[in-house]
Amino acid sequence: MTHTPGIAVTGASGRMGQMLIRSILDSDQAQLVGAVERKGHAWIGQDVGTAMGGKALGVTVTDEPLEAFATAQAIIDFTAPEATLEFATLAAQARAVHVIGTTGMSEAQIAALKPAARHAVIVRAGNMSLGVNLLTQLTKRVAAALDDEFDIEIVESHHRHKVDAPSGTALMLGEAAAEGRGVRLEEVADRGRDGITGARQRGHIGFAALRAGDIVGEHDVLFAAPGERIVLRHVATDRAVFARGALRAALWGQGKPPGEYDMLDVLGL
Ligand SMILES: NC(=O)C1=CN([C@@H]2O[C@H](COP(=O)(O)OP(=O)(O)OC[C@H]3O[C@@H](n4cnc5c(N)ncnc54)[C@H](OP(=O)(O)O)[C@@H]3O)[C@@H](O)[C@H]2O)C=CC1
Ligand SMILES: O=C(O)C1=N[C@H](C(=O)O)C[C@H](O)C1
Repeated sequence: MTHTPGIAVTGASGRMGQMLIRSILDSDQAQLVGAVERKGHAWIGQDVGTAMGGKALGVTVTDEPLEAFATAQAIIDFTAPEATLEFATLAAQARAVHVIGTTGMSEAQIAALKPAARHAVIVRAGNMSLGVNLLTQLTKRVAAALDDEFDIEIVESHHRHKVDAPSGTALMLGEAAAEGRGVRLEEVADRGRDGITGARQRGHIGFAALRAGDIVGEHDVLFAAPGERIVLRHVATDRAVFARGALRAALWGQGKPPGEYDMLDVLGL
């Protein structure tokens, strides 16, 4: 008999929460065992399937995360930084794999995940799609091949509801470019230009963010020198690519030693 891991989804009513639940229901390798929302949310106490406008799934939305995590082998969490820190402690208590898609975490918040990672597997990535993770590797290679005569700029576009900038993906791409160049991103990042900024500094990596309409997620890595330009581009047209990656991470993490991992580990890139 094969064991099908049980998965709890936090932020169940969110754009990604609902997409994750659909992906789990479509999969024969995992089952939905929990759905979490914050206290006071209109979905608390309802069956998550009916709350989503479909048939009942036998999973009641709860505001008690530990209750939902107790029967889960993995937690998939696309919420907000403070919530993710709380869920990391509880997922570790439940010894469940914690897949973190939440972006906008500060360095201090990322460091605060360490105690939880001593007891359980954490897989965290600013983008869970295969395409973007491959793009990070391409970015690193191109950055390593070109000198700083080529200016590197990362341009990202997202829907009007997104609350953090630069996007988690843009930061992953920036880290990859910096690594390829052999520099530290924090020393060369230009994260916002406005007013009389002065000329562009050689060797810097620039970020620009657009927020408009219902754009799912688009990222360009631009390498520009006098006379020529290379543009590496990823366009997500369906949030299902992130959900599929997160589910793959939840399954991959089963039986792995406690620690912090990313999607490059999961995908073997
Ligand atoms: N890594 C990746 O591949 C991807 C990452 N993301 C990231 O995922 C996150 C969520 O994105 P998205 O789904 O679009 O955002 P939404 O705002 O649609 O969803 C977030 C959900 O989390 C809930 N939430 C927030 N705080 C808590 C809490 N304390 N307890 C329980 N639930 C909570 C929100 O509830 P409420 O509405 O009540 O606030 C909401 O339902 C963002 O950080 C985004 O950048 C998105 C796509 C891909
Ligand atoms: O908020 C989003 O929507 C997305 N967030 C992630 C990010 O910050 O890069 C991934 C994806 O681009 C969609």
